[in-house]
Amino acid sequence: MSRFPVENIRNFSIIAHVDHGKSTLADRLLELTGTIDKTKNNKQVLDKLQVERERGITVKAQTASLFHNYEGKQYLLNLIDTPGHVDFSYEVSRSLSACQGVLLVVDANEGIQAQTVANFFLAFEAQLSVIPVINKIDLKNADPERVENQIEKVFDIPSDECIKISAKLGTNVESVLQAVIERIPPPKVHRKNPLRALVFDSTFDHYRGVVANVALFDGVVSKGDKIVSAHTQKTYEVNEVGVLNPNEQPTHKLYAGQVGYLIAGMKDVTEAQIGDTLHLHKQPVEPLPGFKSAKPMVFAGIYPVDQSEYNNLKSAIEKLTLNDSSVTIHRDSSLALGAGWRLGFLGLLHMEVFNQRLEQEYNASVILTTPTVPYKAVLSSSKLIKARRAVQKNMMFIDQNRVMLKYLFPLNEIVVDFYDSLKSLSSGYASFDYEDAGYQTAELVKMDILLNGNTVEELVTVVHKDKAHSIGKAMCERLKDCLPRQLFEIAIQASIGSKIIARETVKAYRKNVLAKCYGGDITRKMKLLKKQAEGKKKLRKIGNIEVPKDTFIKVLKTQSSK
Ligand SMILES: Nc1nc2c(ncn2[C@@H]2O[C@H](COP(=O)(O)OP(=O)(O)OP(=O)(O)O)[C@@H](O)[C@H]2O)c(=O)[nH]1
Repeated sequence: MSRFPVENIRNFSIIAHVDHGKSTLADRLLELTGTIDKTKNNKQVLDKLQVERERGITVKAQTASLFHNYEGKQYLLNLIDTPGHVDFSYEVSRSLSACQGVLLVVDANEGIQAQTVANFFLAFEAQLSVIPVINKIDLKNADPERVENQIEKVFDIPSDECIKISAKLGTNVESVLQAVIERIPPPKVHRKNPLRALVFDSTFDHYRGVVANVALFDGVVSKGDKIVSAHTQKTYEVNEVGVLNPNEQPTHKLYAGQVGYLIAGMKDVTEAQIGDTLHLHKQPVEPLPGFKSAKPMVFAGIYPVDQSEYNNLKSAIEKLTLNDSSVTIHRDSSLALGAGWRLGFLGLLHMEVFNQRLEQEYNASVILTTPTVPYKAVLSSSKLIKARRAVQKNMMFIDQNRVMLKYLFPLNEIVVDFYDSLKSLSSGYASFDYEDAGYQTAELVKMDILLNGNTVEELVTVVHKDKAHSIGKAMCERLKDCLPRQLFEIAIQASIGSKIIARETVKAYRKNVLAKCYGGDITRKMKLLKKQAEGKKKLRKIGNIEVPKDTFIKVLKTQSSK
């Protein structure tokens, strides 16, 4: 790594609105620099998580070091691909702390969208160089000139600075590499100073413990060095350092200005805080500013399906929150569900992805309770907006066809399905982003859902007084559809205090798993009964009523669409 003096290093992120082509551009840059072989199968190579592959979205920022020869000099380009969806913007802001510049990718057909604006300002505030890249020029409806004008108008970047490419076909992607080298400054660092490394991300590896992603602001770190965490003051020996290329490649040393990974025998997830500064033993340094903690928007209770799984789930949640530090955790307990936690997420997609990662990466099965919110803001389409108690704050025309509207919304009106409704009402054209606008007074009531008179804690919700009736009715109807019929009649009721505002009834039914076994082999009967008993583990008992765990999520989803 000593081959790369600071002036031959460029650290940059790719930022954009969701689906504008960041990961595809990253693929082409990896191919062009020979980091990966050029094959037709390279599709979003940096999206390594199963959840990312299944959903086709990036949820985790990923780093890759590229080696590139330009005008006779060998350069080290550290690229960080970031997520585009608003729920993961915390990943973007952290990634930018390791960079001096960004590629701001804009779709040549869709033009500037909400997260384009939000991500631009993150980069602008961090005083990074911004290179606008207009992508998908191969599309039939592409209009790169219109997008250039938008970029000039909204971001004040001269249109001749835009690079027009097709990441899919690879058209003009070399100009992007050239611009990275010529327009992004090298990092301002000092190799002669004592080590100062920022932990900007970390993951937990079952065998090796914590793997920290570090950006070196000063000094050098080598395998075998004794380092100290400024946060915990604990000392460790460095077992491995290296670069991500895009997979881990040990290098023995990392120098100031470089970005890579470091393993130092941290076995406990509390030891490697994202935002921590690492320095050499007996050479303390002023810690780097670290990161503002993320502000959760949606809170939900999380409980093991079976209390005997509590400790396993605890360890799974700790390891996953190490990798996703925007989730906040507080211990919680419920009479009905036992011991668990109250987690804070940045949005509902974030909550779903976290739940899916727990299941896929840690084999954990959980009950998630109804999400609840504090309060929050932004965007368009008047009918939709009036129905959601919004107040307009600002309006700006981006060009003849596009307008940016700012609204103040109660957060609980937008958190679940506002995005979907907005997309369908605007035929996919509108996009939105939000930021916290603080708490405000409102006429809210607590609504209970009862099954044969027993409150279902997971479904207790705070709703606006004017919407209580319609939401209560919808939840009762949905519960009726989701609840399996049981041996007795079930009354489903919504109530505010002692006042019942909606009711549905599920008729009695008897399920006999042995019905088809006429006499015969006892082992077969035992097998069926055992299977039934296992199925019941996934059920939650309220009074004597058995409720499948996904019922809560199904019911909750309708709740907000009313
Ligand atoms: N026609 C065309 N399609 C493209 C181009 N670049 C990307 N796409 C397609 O656009 C879609 C989104 O691309 P991604 O690279 O996953 O976008 P992204 O910005 O990384 O998405 P997120 O990480 O989820 O925000 C994929 O279906 C790509 O194949 C392009 O230059 N032309």
